[in-house]
Amino acid sequence: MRLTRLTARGVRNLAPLELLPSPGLNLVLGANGAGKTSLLEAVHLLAYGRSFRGRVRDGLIQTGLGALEVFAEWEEPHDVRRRAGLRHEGQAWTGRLDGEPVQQLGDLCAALAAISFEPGSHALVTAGSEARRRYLDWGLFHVERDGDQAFRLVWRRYARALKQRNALLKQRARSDQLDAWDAELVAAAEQLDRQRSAYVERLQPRLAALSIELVPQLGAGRFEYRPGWRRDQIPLADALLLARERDLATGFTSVGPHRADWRITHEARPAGEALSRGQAKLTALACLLAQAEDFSAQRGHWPVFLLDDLAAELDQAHQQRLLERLRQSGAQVFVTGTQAPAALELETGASAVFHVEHGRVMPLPSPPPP
Ligand SMILES: Nc1ncnc2c1ncn2[C@@H]1O[C@H](COP(=O)(O)OP(=O)(O)OP(=O)(O)O)[C@@H](O)[C@H]1O
Repeated sequence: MRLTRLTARGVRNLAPLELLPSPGLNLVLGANGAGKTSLLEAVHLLAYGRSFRGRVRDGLIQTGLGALEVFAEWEEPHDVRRRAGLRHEGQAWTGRLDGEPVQQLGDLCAALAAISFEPGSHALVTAGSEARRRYLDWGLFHVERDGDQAFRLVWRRYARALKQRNALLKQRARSDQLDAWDAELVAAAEQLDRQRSAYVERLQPRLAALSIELVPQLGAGRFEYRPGWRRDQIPLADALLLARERDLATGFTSVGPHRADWRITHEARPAGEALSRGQAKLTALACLLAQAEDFSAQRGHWPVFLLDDLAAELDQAHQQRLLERLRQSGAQVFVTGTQAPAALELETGASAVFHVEHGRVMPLPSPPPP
């Protein structure tokens, strides 16, 4: 998947922009505060419906403007050309995919596959569980083939049942009403959980190999998946019944796939020993690359990679290894930095360079081939 055109207006400090990226490595350079990360955020927004720097209402829309708009065109194998646009105004968003309005933001996000590695990425393995659930669901949303929307449908069915159950809990509804929604919740939950479990198992060998390569001192990494209830001891229907009194008191469903989580264990890391920040970063990178490899195995092409401030995130050897791997994969990559990462001099170099200054993004003449 390769972006061929990106336009954005109203994103942080960026002046209205039109970018024609290269299919290979795009280097985005500029001083601190110039707007480099904002450029990646614009792509990320289209691919995830959210920013990697918090909620849209926390400052993604340019001060003084009421709305932002991002539009992208991209190519997929077999000459498939697609386009998507997103507009955020106040609390509301509208989206278009291939010229048609979309009803669900998720449909838009499932179309464009981008993976971001940025200064906050270590949170995937160190912070709260929401990001880890989103990670699993990203994989499942994106490997659905056209015409097979099973995961999206199951996910929506579960989300709807959960919302209904929580509303009933808050009203302290009758048991028979809760019973009906428990049954609906369980039916969707079991499918959701089965798909997440299978996805994690499919990623295991890739994660093991990537973690040995990226953080050899820790040994092979392994996902330990937690479904959101003690599934090995009790069916979800019983867990919901057991939790009902507590849930009625809090007005919130305390067990189920919306509480799912995973963590990474490493062969050579004693249980309970925390990861350093650098190790957490590399472990998160191993997870993201495992996901990208799986995407490519299922879909036949790589997601777009957004690498924010790469030189500050990884040492030179890791930068070089990552860039070389992505180059070999044929992935389209965007790398930001105040200057070109040192690793690039040893590597094949960028295929396009953009300079960002006070929110203006300008292409620079292509560097000579190495
Ligand atoms: N809502 C907004 N409206 C206008 N400007 C904003 C808004 N939010 C942030 N900015 C400004 O946008 C600029 C761009 O920030 P961004 O993080 O994209 O820069 P950067 O080039 O990645 O910088 P660094 O190298 O320091 O990471 C900052 O100067 C910031 O103050």
